[in-house]
This record gives sequence, structure tokens and C-alpha cells, in this order.
Amino acid sequence: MLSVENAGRRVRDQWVWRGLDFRVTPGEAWAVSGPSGSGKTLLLRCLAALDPLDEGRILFEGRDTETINVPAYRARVLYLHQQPAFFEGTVEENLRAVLALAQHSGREFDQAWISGTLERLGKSPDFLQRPISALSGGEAQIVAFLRGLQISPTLLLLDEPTAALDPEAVGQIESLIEAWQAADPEHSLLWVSHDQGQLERMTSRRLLLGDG
Ligand SMILES: Nc1ncnc2c1ncn2[C@@H]1O[C@H](COP(=O)(O)OP(=O)(O)OP(=O)(O)O)[C@@H](O)[C@H]1O
Repeated sequence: MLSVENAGRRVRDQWVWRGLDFRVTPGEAWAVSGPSGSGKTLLLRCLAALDPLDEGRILFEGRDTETINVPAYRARVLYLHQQPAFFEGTVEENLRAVLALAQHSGREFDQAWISGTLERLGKSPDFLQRPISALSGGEAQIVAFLRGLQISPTLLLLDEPTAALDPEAVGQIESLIEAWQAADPEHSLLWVSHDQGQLERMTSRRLLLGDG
């Protein structure tokens, strides 16, 4: 699914990582670990086509991400981080807004999936009408996941999405991701987390970035 070949990234004339070579096959869940500053976020941003490499290449389903159609790529490869951004309005308005983008034309708001998922997480039906500004950090992260997962990505790039959440919210996000992974044998992820217990629960392969 994803092939990283001899990848390197410099910041201020110093290599953060170099000679990075690994392949993610469909269905795999990878932990990305390493000390602070070892370039974990930078790696996920490069994989999400948000930052360029300085050498090497990234292939997604055999195609070089340098030459790929970026909006179409981002519909398949979803980057989720600690502080999702929303516009003012309700949860439902924010979920629907994504579907109005050209690259998702033809995709309908899936009321049954959204309601069923919220019910499993213990959220009442009026959750969809809550203003974004009234959500807790954990609830906002649930909305960010619903917003992303409704467009059926294949690969999730998770950059400490639960780092600032209480244990109940962490459990809800983890169950959401488990259900997503179980729904399709192609669904794969890379997860940056400083929580070793979480990485042991949620991943089975490990990429360790060194210090410098
Ligand atoms: N946009 C940028 N401009 C300049 N330097 C950057 C940029 N992004 C990252 N860096 C630097 O690159 C290095 C790697 O940063 P990165 O955030 O990827 O590390 P990390 O392993 O995710 O760290 P942490 O575990 O603390 O989140 C750091 O030295 C950081 O200061």
C-alpha cells in the first residue's frame, strides 16, 4: 500500500532522518516511536503530502506521491492530529461541509452510519445539533474522526490524536479506530503516540526513529 524508499528530510541544513525505508502492507497497524524531536510529526506530514521530502520517494499503491493528485490522495490518506480545526456551526454542519468539496462529489451524508456510531459511543441523537464551541476536547476529537472516516480513507496517519484526552475519551477514540480497522482488511494506520500501552493495544509493527 505504502512504500517509503530511501527517504530523507532536512531542517535547517541538518538531517532529521535519512535513508528511511519501509513498506506498509494492507491491514497493518504501525507504531511510530522515537524521542522528542526525532521527526515523527515531520514523517507523518510528508506521508500526508503536507511537507516535501529532501530525498527519496513515497509510493502509494505504486504511484509516486510527488506526481499524484493531492485532493484525491487526501481522500484516501487521512492525517489526524491533536488539535482539529472546525468552523463555527453545529457538529452536523461541520460533517456535511466536507462532503461539499469537489473531490467528494457523489458522496452522501450517511445519517445511519453517523447515528449508529454516535450511539455506540454513548452520544445522544441531539449531539449532531450541538455547536462546535460547546464540545469538550474528547467530543471535538470524535467529530474530527467522524468527519474524516465518513469519506472512507484507506490509510490513517494518527499524530497523537488522544494525547490531551481523559481516559474515557481515549477509549472512545480507540474503539472508533478498532471498528474502522475491522470493517475492511485494507484499512491500515501509522500511529504516533508517547503512550506505550496505547501502541501495544492498537499496533503490531513498529518504526523507531533515532535521535538525530
Ligand atoms: N516547519 C518546521 N520548520 C522548522 N523546523 C521544524 C519544522 N517542523 C519540524 N521542525 C523541526 O524538526 C525536528 C523534528 O520535529 P517533529 O515535530 O517532527 O518531532 P517529533 O518527533 O514529532 O517530536 P515530539 O515527540 O516532541 O512531538 C525538530 O527539531 C523540529 O524543531
